Amino acid sequence: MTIFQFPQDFRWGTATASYQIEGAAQEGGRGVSIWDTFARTPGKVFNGDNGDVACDSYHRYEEDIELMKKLGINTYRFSIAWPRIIPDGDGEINREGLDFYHRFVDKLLEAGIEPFCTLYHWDLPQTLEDIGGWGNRRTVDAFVKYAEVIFKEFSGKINFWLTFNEPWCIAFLSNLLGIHAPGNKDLQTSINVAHGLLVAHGKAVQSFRRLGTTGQIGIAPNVCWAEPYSKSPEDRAACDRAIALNTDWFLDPIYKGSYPQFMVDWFEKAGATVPIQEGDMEIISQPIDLLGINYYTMGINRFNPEAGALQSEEVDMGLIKTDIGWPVESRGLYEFMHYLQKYGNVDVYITENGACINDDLENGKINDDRRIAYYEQHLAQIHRIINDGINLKGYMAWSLMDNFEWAEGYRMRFGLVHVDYRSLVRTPKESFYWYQNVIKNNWLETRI
Ligand SMILES: N=NNCCOCCOc1ccc(-c2cn(C[C@@H]3NC[C@@H](O)[C@H]3O)nn2)cc1
Repeated sequence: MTIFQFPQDFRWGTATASYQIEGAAQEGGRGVSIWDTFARTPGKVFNGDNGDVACDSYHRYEEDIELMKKLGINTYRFSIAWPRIIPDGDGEINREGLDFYHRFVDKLLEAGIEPFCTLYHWDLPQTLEDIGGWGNRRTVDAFVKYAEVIFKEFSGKINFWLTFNEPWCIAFLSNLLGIHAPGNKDLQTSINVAHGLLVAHGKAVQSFRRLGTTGQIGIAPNVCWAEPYSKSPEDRAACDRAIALNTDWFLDPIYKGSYPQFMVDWFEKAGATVPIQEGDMEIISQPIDLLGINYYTMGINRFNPEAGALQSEEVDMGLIKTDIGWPVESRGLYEFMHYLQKYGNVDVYITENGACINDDLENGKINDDRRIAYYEQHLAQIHRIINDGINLKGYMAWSLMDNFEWAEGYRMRFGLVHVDYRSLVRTPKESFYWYQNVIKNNWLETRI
């Protein structure tokens, strides 16, 4: 057995997102989001599931906060639904929406839990998608207006901010692969979306500073760590492209003020260019205070000219997989965090990490040992990373509770707490109690 002691000020938390847990989709003045539309489009979401009810956290947030208190977390990452704040995306402010989040945040603070707020976790107002979404500068300006409303309302209550969750998913999963909303399948569109959200990020950071908003602000890319299947230069390059599209494509503009040239060249060969306007890169590269990193798995990749826009293919190496099919391999988190050092030893929070394990209730318990094993491996890597002197400041497990897992609907379960979607009864899993113990001790006790 090994004991891994964490720093005294290390933040322990969990994460969720508005569309995935709130429900009340037609309540409180909320407007329609692209996920309401996408989920109602036949064939897009498993079983035709949607976020109309979800976990009903809009009405049950006090119960959820009681669970957080029981778990012992000191930090809770959530997202604000833009369609609750400005229902048509760019018009009147909905006071009822702001009041909901004030009640929620006040309850969190009362419980001694630090709110960690994501401004955009994929629920774009449909009216803005109707005019071209993030590829239209009007959407960029509407986001800044929305962000400024939130900064003014919650400065002093919220001190940890993220502009965007998983920009690769927003741009490429949703507009090149078409797997998430709005479901476009076009390379130029996806590059326009990526650039638009980066400009929106930079402008929001400028507003954050100008308004003197309390706290720190950053962005949360998701990681695609990949190692080459062979020693061939082609396989190495295929991995570089896969990693770069999730990370460098967004963090080079933010930290260096320019896109990674090898990727710009790669896309130009495919006939796609970045729609940079005068001053964009200066706006995008506003200094930020922190990075959120979302890590789930890693791949062994090889070159395949038939394998999509990146010509990079993941090889199934027969590793143990979670129930969503992702290999369990915590090594990629350690390797990636060292890769990230090229941007400097910036403050990093793991804003998502977790396992899709679809165990169900058995005699009133959920014995999700596989999820415990996943967390054990990944927290051991977290300790290695901190031990190497990297500024990893906190960890948020994805997710507090089972919720709407996008195109997979409700069949895929990432929660530490089981949700019965008929009764909405919450039941802490064995992993909840395991994580509770890690938090209480502020150390990890491995079984090996
Ligand atoms: N990478 N290359 N893929 C090539 C082809 O992939 C096909 C499928 O792709 C993906 C990739 C990534 C995801 C994903 C899901 N989550 C979990 C959510 N994170 C934010 C939070 O809301 C969680 O629900 N994180 N990532 C889904 C599908």
